[in-house]
Amino acid sequence: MSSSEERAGDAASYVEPAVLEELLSMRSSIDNIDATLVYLLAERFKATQRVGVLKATHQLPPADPAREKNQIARLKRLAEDAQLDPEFAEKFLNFIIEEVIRHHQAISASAQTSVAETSVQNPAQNPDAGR
Ligand SMILES: O=C(O)C(=O)C[C@]1(C(=O)O)C=C[C@@H](O)C=C1
Repeated sequence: MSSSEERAGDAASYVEPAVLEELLSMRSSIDNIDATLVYLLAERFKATQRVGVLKATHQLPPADPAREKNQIARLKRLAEDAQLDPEFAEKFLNFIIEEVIRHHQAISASAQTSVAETSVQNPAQNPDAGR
């Protein structure tokens, strides 16, 4: 199937040709925008993954509510300027942050497990082991 046929989807069977042409043109832009979103999210998660390791290594809590509050307020202002619904921007960011915090918690739990395993295998490295 060509990418044009894929983009036409169900509309191909019930939309007149001129309308279909415009729809396909808009869907081509949507494809590019969605691809960019995927790349942007991948880069964001790479950065937050590194933050997760840093936090686990230095015993910092997975969530930082003050940072979240400031970032959400900032993005709501940007959304307003860009004529994007600020409530939607807030929900979208909260959705992403929730996932990031889950990743941070998993990184922290696995770091604690490896510390515990190391101290069982080699109690001399952890004077508290076995107490
Ligand atoms: O900046 C951090 O400390 C992060 O862990 C990143 C992030 C975010 O995704 O923006 C996620 C969790 C925190 O509560 C705050 C912000």
